[in-house]
Amino acid sequence: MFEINNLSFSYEDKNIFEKANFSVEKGERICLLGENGAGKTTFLRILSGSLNAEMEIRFNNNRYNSIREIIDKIGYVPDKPHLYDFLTGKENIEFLLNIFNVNNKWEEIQELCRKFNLHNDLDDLVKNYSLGMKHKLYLICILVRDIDILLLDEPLSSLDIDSQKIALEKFKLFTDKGGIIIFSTHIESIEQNIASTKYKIVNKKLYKLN
Ligand SMILES: Nc1ncnc2c1ncn2[C@@H]1O[C@H](COP(=O)(O)OP(=O)(O)OP(=O)(O)O)[C@@H](O)[C@H]1O
Repeated sequence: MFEINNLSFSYEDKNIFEKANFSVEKGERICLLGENGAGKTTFLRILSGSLNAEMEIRFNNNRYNSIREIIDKIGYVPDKPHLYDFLTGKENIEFLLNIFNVNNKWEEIQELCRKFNLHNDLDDLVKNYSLGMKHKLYLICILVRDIDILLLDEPLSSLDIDSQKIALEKFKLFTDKGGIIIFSTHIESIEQNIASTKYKIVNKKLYKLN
């Protein structure tokens, strides 16, 4: 179980969360809903450790003071993946795997690149990639990590239909093995295809909808 209690966060004087609570069981796929500006990306960035917030964290029956303490169990695919334009796809993969401390996964990476139809683009500079190609490259690097929690900001929205199906299969496989997915979307079909549970952000709090 992954539980966040009494979450409070502000950007300077703009209060985004005030004593908000959230909890998710193993194997759940949580869709975060809320109006533009409600705080979905902010919540994902807090859970990814990119933003510091005041909160109580419980994970697998242990208490933690900071997300940093469980950071190697969390993977985050932002809506605009951070890649180096003047490195090739392959060089970006090598760079990310090095940061994530992932070894001996090159065969799995190549297999995923083939599935996502990226295998012929790996020697091209990322500056020539489309947004969907960048998303897929980053997602592949996260999928080979040994993580328990997968955070996805607007997943699938830039992916072509075949790639969406592959990604969906991978997401379901991940949660079938007990992984947790927390994602945001405004697209109803994506919400319906992925979500097992929904949370809505309203007035600085998180409410479970089902
Ligand atoms: N770096 C920042 N500095 C100051 N305010 C910010 C920053 N990033 C986001 N905000 C503000 O925080 C609020 C929540 O933004 P956030 O991007 O989390 O919303 P969201 O629910 O993901 O929105 P959307 O559906 O439009 O993607 C917004 O009012 C936004 O203007």
